[in-house]
Amino acid sequence: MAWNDSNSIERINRAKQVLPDFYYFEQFITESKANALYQQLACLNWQQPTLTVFNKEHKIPRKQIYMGDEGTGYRYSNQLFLPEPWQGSVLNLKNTLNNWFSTQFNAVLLNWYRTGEDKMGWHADNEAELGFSPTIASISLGAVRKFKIRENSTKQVTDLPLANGSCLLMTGRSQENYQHSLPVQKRVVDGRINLTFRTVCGV
Ligand SMILES: O=C(O)CCC(=O)C(=O)O
Ligand SMILES: [Fe+2]
Repeated sequence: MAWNDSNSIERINRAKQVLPDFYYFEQFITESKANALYQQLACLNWQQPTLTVFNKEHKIPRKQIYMGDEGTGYRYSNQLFLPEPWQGSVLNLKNTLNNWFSTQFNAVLLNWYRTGEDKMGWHADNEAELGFSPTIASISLGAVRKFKIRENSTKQVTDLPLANGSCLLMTGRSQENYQHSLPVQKRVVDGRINLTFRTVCGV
């Protein structure tokens, strides 16, 4: 992963380092572009798959779409997720990110949190398909939500509100040493769309 070539280093230097291996760009996309992108993406064909956890079936507490190049399918909770073809503005965003960070993102998971009741539990993005020390770029659109990062060894939790149009770059040992989650925030009534760009060695 060559995200740390000289151009990328200069860009990374403009980011706020939240924790080791977490870099935050508050306004990666301007507010008006972020709003327009949110409106476009809200019209896509969102899914709410059922996952089996400890022999119980649950609908995921949010909606999602997986997009990517051919051959970037991945297995999760005994299901095979195959990518949908790239939507135009998501493809543009992927190309921009790859230019910015010298990454080779080839897939993205979009999550739509319709209100503050939608959420994502604690996890690390450490699936085998992402390889060792993956770099992941997380773009947020819409309502500001609290992203939590918990260090595995100390259990210390850091709260990071993710702004409309922001980019959080998780790299290095971010998935090895930490877990992250997006808790319920009952007072949030507006929706949020998050896109996590990944480099997948497919199945
Ligand atoms: O919505 C977020 O900010 C987190 C999404 C996430 O952790 C993921 O897609 O793996
Ligand atoms: Fe994640």
